[in-house]
Amino acid sequence: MITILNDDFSQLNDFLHEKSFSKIFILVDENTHEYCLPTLLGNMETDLGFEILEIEAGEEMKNIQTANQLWEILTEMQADRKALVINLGGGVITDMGGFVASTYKRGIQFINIPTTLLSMCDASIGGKTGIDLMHYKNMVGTFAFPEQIFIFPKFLETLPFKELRSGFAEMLKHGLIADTSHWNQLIQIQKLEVGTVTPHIQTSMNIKQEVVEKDFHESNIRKTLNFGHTIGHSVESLCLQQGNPILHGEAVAMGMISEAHLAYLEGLISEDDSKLIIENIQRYYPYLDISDFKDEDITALLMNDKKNTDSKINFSLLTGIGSCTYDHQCSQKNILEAIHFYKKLNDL
Ligand SMILES: NC(=O)c1ccc[n+]([C@@H]2O[C@H](COP(=O)([O-])OP(=O)(O)OC[C@H]3O[C@@H](n4cnc5c(N)ncnc54)[C@H](O)[C@@H]3O)[C@@H](O)[C@H]2O)c1
Ligand SMILES: O=C(O)C(=O)C[C@@H](O)[C@H](O)[C@H](O)COP(=O)(O)O
Ligand SMILES: [Zn+2]
Repeated sequence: MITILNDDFSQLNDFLHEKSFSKIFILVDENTHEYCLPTLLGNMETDLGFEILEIEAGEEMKNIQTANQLWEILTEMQADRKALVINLGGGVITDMGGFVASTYKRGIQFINIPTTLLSMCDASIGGKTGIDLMHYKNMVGTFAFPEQIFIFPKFLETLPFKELRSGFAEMLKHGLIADTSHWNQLIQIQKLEVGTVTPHIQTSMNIKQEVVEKDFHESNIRKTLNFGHTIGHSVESLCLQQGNPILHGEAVAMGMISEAHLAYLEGLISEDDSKLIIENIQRYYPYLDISDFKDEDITALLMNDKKNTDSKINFSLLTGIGSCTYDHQCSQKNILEAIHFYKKLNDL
């Protein structure tokens, strides 16, 4: 269940009173510790004891070493099966905290309080938890629903612009795969800022939630939420491997451009639609220089995509603006052409 908190955290406090938790563990990173934790603690009313668990910020922390440290701390602090983990942060915190909670003592309860646009509209919803393995994205994880999701949009006021723009990519994705009018409304936005994106958060969340309700374990329609992620995750992983990480939404924006062109090459959308999609994404996202990335390095990563079956790459591709298919296998020639198309975009 998702609850939007306005100025008052009473629904969170009611939740904490109604359930008989033994103790609370609040997971933060250094930034959400500074910018979001004071608001949470100032509004949280509970007799339960709590501990703060802090990790460094960034995707590089979403790994087994951090998970191990958190499992050890929970053990040292004698967290029992009635303990509650509160994930206060962006997608790194909700993915990592959800993974740690859903595996510790075979699973303790957790709630998500997302603090980035990306985690409000996407990562905190749907119960995909996980960590990266080597540089491969989200390779180890669980499907585990948070008990509750509490959204406090005012947290966005301290979010850096690049992070806001990163989250906006997933909102555009939601419009493109499922809701033409959401896409049309989003592309009306001239200047990305908290005031212009906040009115669209609820619609974007609803799109994600509706898809997840139909297919929690990603057997079918949930794969559409991975549009832009097949190529996007490969590029994100390569950047991570090179010690030069990019933001998830930046990778998704790049991936959506490349995969929109791929959908055109595969005859799924018209050239006009693919151009319209690409031009609009380019309005918000600067060109990502992948000219040094070798085709074979990108395609090697594609071969490990989680959607693959029988050594075949299964793409989730648009069939129009507002509709998406999945398990679509493309010719190798078109895959390479879609990657080259992106590489050459800067020359046009
Ligand atoms: N599970 C899912 O369904 C799902 C969906 C989309 C993305 N993801 C994952 O989410 C991650 C990306 O999430 P993200 O973009 O939120 O990144 P993030 O968690 O790294 O947060 C981005 C940055 O903003 C800072 N920050 C967070 N809230 C802030 C605030 N209110 N004010 C100031 N600074 C703040 C963080 O400390 C961090 O530096 C990726 O690992 C991605 O794979 C998961
Ligand atoms: O919730 C989903 O399903 C998604 O695909 C949402 C994506 O935005 C998100 O990045 C997700 O983590 C990608 O899934 P993965 O299974 O490829 O890691
Ligand atoms: Zn994503």
